[in-house]
Amino acid sequence: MDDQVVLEARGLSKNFGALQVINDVNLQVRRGAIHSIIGPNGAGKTTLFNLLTGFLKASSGRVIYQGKDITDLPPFKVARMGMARSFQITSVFPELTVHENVRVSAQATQAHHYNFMMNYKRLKQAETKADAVLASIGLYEQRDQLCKNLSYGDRRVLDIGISQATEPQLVLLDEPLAGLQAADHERLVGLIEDMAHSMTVVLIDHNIDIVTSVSHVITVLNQGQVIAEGTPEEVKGNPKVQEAYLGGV
Ligand SMILES: Nc1ncnc2c1ncn2[C@@H]1O[C@H](COP(=O)(O)OP(=O)(O)OP(=O)(O)O)[C@@H](O)[C@H]1O
Repeated sequence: MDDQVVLEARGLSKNFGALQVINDVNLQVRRGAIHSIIGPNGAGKTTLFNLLTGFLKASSGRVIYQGKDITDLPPFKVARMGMARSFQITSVFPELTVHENVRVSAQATQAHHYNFMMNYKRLKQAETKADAVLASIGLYEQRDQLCKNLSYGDRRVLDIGISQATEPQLVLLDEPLAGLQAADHERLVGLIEDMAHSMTVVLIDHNIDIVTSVSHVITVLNQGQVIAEGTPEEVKGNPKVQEAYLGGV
């Protein structure tokens, strides 16, 4: 297998009863890319993310990550293999501080040993990691604030920090810009571009201008099928894509 392919879907399908939501999807995500998945509402983007990360069981087909078949693994095992995920809905704990939210995430990837000294050392490592992540995402100043008091834009940035704290090799971001003011877009896009220096990024977003400006590769889903794939220019100029977006189907 091509070791530049970090994540692959092979003939992936999912149906809910009679409704076929993902239909024979083949996808190859290359190491270090920002690879976006776009498509009209209900195209199956989030379902595809759920299949890739073990949150849903495929009806048929396989998911291969770093050369290993992860199709039947539960999400926590997929996460331990270095695949992180953010959700459409912000996933911070509102009653914890900014620092605590990131630290909990950093701790979640550590092995557990019931040894007091070891636990103390690991806690310190997680604290240091959390502070480094907060500095890199520009939230260090808000370190001790309760998350419920953060602005919505800061919460979305923190979501990304939470996924970074696990030191993933691949991160899947589901609509990280959803609900953000235009003023916060630039901040998030900068973060996504920074992330891509050290990991592979798979992105779902509805903001076509932003997706086309940050992505190396775009896959277009419509009614559960891949209808186009290529560079932003290739995809933009594809008549099938224009038709899907203009409601021609
Ligand atoms: N658990 C489920 N049971 C039944 N149908 C589902 C389930 N989850 C999703 N669907 C259906 O699958 C289709 C695809 O949904 P999905 O959320 O994956 O699309 P999407 O492309 O992410 O949409 P959006 O852009 O609106 O977020 C929709 O018709 C949805 O109603």
